[in-house]
Parts: sequence; C-alpha cells; structure tokens
Amino acid sequence: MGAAVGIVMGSDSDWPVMKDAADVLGEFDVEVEVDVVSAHRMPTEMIDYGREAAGRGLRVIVAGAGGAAHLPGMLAAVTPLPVIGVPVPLQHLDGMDSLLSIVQMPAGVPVATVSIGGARNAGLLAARILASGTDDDAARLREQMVTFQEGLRQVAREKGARLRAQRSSRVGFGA
Ligand SMILES: Nc1c(C(=O)O)ncn1[C@@H]1O[C@H](COP(=O)(O)O)[C@@H](O)[C@H]1O
Repeated sequence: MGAAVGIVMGSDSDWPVMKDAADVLGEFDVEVEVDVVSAHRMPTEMIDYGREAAGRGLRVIVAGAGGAAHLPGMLAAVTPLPVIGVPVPLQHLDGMDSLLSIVQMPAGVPVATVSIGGARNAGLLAARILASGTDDDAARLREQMVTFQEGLRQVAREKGARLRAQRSSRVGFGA
C-alpha cells in the first residue's frame, strides 16, 4: 500500500521539527511520504501536490512551515483531505508568526493547527483521523491508540508517585 499521510514542509530546515510527526506515525506503522513543498517558492508544484494528494491515495496531510506560513492553508484550499498545520519556530518571533499565520484561516477552509513545534501531536492527530475509519486498519489503529493512551496514563501516575515519595521523605520545616 502507498503512503496514507503526506508530511510536507516549506523547507528542509523544518525537518528537525517535522521529523517528530514521521517518527510517531512510524510507531503506529502508518506509511508516510515526506517532501519539501513551498507555497511561496514553488507555488505551481504546491498546487499540484494538493490537487493530486487524494487521488494518489493520501488520506491526511501534515504541513509544517515557519514565518509567514501559508503552506498549510493553501494546501487546504485545493484538497478535500484534512490538513494539519504545524507552526515551526524560527530564530525570530519564536513561532508566534507561524502559529498566527496557520491558525487564522478564513471560514470554509479549515486547518487543524497544533502547538508551535507540535509535530508529534500532528502525527498523533493524523493517526486518530485514520483510526476513525471503518476498515480493518482503522480498527487496528484504534486499538493501538488505546494502548498508547494507557502508556501515557501509566507515566503520569508514576510522576505523581515520585512526587509524593519525594515530599514524604522530606522532614522538617516547609516539607
Ligand atoms: N513558510 C514557508 C513557506 C510557505 O508557507 O510556502 N515556504 C517556506 N517557508 C518557510 O521559510 C522558512 C525558512 O526557510 P529556509 O530555511 O529554506 O530559508 C522555513 O521555516 C519554511 O517553512
């Protein structure tokens, strides 16, 4: 089977952030494709990518960009697929510029925006979208997601236990 999720970014300089989306989807055995597609620097290829994505078998697009981040919104304008936008922090403005560029979409053109640098959550959201289907693969993904959530719960419980143990071992004033 071909890739179910397309992970694209405005530049290869976004990869250290965007890699987290590919990694977590790998943990869920979801096939991905990765590429650089820039709305600003290669507008015609970007439009082609968005227009052809569904026909090529992709089911979700994760798009990351920094600064004036038009890529996720422009892809959402030309594809019927769900688009998840990842604001990539650059040296200036800490990613707030990118966050606002991605999140403030006009009515009718939704982009599911994650936090600044939140590519791992973007990958997890893509997995959840795939898991909402009615096919066998969706059922497998749902099961895997429940196991993953159980792992999170376990880690949080251990954090609480550590904190409680730390406090109970302290004696004296201010403990
Ligand atoms: N925001 C966009 C778009 C776009 O939205 O089309 N294309 C490139 N970029 C961003 O420019 C930043 C700097 O890129 P370079 O490192 O290549 O100079 C990257 O974060 C990229 O996502």
